[in-house]
Amino acid sequence: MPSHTSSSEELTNTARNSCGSCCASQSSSSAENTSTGESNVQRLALIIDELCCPSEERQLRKALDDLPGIVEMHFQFIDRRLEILHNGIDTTAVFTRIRQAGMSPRAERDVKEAPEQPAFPWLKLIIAGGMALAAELLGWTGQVPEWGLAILALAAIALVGLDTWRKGFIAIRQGNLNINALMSVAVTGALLIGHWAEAAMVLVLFTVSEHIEARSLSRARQAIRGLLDLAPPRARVQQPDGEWREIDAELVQPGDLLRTRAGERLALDGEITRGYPSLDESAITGESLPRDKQPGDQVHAGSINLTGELEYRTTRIASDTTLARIIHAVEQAQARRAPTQQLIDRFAAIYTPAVFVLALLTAVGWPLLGLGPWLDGVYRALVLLVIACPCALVISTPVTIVSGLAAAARQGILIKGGAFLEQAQRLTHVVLDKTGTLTAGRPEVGDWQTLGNVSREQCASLALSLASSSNHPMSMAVAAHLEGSPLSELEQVEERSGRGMVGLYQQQTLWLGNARLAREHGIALEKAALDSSENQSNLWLGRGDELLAAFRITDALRATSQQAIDRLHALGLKISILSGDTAPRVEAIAAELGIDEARAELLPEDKLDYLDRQSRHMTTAMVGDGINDAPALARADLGIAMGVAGSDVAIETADIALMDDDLGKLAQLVELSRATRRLLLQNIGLAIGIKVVFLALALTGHATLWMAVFADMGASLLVVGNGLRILRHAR
Ligand SMILES: Nc1ncnc2c1ncn2[C@@H]1O[C@H](COP(=O)(O)OP(=O)(O)OP(=O)(O)O)[C@@H](O)[C@H]1O
Ligand SMILES: [Zn+2]
Repeated sequence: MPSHTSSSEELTNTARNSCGSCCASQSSSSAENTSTGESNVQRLALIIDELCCPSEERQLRKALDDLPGIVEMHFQFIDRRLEILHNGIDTTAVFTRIRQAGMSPRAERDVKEAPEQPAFPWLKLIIAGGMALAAELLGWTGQVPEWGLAILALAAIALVGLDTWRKGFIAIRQGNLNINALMSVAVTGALLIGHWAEAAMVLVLFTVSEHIEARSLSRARQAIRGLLDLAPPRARVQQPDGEWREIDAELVQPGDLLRTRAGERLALDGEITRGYPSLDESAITGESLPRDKQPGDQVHAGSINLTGELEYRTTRIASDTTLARIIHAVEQAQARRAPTQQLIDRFAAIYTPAVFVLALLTAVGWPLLGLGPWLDGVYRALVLLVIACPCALVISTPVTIVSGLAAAARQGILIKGGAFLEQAQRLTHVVLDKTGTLTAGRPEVGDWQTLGNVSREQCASLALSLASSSNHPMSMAVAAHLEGSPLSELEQVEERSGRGMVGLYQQQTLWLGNARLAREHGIALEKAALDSSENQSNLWLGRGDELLAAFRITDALRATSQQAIDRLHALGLKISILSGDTAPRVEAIAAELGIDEARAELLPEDKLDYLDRQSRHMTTAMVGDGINDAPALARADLGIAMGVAGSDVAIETADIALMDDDLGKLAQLVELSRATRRLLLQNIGLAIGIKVVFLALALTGHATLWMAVFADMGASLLVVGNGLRILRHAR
């Protein structure tokens, strides 16, 4: 096995093993899993090759439901993976029950070590296929007695079909109409009415196409695994004796010093201690232009060091890197079904029994209604049975959506569930936060002046004392500018959200904030010397109702904002800007960028009200940095955080996270979501279309059994291949 594969698997393992606690808390927050406690939930991951449709899911749920200790079960059809969250179960019992249901479970651990799929018995299939074909041809010549044909066909079936047959009858016994069940009934029926050759042919074709389908699915799987190959499994770490040695990335502790040569990928997240490298961070951000870094800068696992040697100090363990979180989130996303998928699953649950009943009616009704001999009716019924399998339809949706999620992740867009990918396509309105979203979010004090009769030195000291107890970017800008001034003794310093800072100084109220805060202290700023103008924001320092100083604060627009807005407009979206800042500044930005609507001087709760009103008649996305505006992101139909690489909170709270702060990714997201939508509809159309055609052909007696098998599997392959096309959207 090539080393990069094993590395990726190690990474998956660590990502999975280490996330026990975070998954438990994550699932407990989602509506469907309210019962999950935070306490020691364990996970058992199984690979079950037969797991392909919701019908198997139902079968397994029935088989396992009453086992004590199970908290919940997640089914991932593409991975053929069943994940059981539990607080202590009898693993042997799980295996036995799954086997009794006719399926073959393997622990995920074991699968990782063994090759993905057992070697395929091509030789057997070719021989069986030859015998089936021979039976068919000899049947035409009419030279061979019936029993000769029967022997050929039965031998072929014995060679390749017994497994399907066995599984089929186990499923039927449990009242489960899965594809094996349908095929087994169809083949048995064909044998009973003497269609020997066809019965054999159906089983041979079915086995071949099952195999091809499995291969296409494993391509979809690979697309996601491909993400994992991005962090090397080993890292060069400085030992206590000063030596450098390569060790497993998993063993590296935060605080260790790592060295990476030119051309190598970084194994962990950390902070540069030596070197001025140029890094390709595309694994994280999807942005392939190299970034220049310097000591003190953050670096991420998966980035490629393009120049010179680089040393960095790790800040996280391997399973906790941004890359590991991305991968984990994509895996989790698969388990949450998109609405379309749920709809299809529900449809499939009705479709199969309905066609089954139609087949029964045809078999019985045909001769009764005098439409033809009864054998004719039975044959048509058997063809219907084959058509009753909804596999193509059922598999097409998850393949398309997972491909979409993987394509997005490769572009640095982390989508936390298929539902959000679908939602993005419905967007009509994008609401942007100003600070940190449209602007760079690093405000600076341009200049400042005193307005009252308090000395400049004292004003500086008072402003610094207020500003330094806040994390708000505006306050931090003031604090940075005034650094070095002596601090004054303040009491009861507190932050007023959407306004600024307030404290007590020598029994008088001292405040530093925006015009709203000034107004609340009885100051009409119209008359003030320093008016807020278009290109800057102002912060005011006051004592009681006396204005002491004004700070002019600038926060440059991001270079990428204009282009991003234009692209969003080209996609037909309405764009609004929400801000707590003053109207002139916000309106100037809106005018400059061509934004449709500007809302200024909003308090945090005003922003929430605004979003509530919007989502009544539009599908609204709120875009912010994910830290200061987490409540707004949660309130919008779609909460999008940007620039989140390295910020766990933001990755966790948003529905969609953009790894870097390029707003252009918004347009990319909407385009990808629309493309996914188109493919989904195409696939559903294809799958249903083929079924309808064959339903008609079967009823009118134009379809043979093996044609139906061909069509069924052809449809599956077509939709899987079609779904995978979305991956081309990623580089
Ligand atoms: N701690 C603070 N220190 C100084 N000024 C503050 C503080 N908190 C709020 N303000 C003032 O209130 C305004 C609105 O603040 P708020 O935090 O609601 O919005 P924001 O996130 O800074 O800006 P935007 O809404 O444009 O993204 C700021 O522009 C600033 O003038
Ligand atoms: Zn199926």
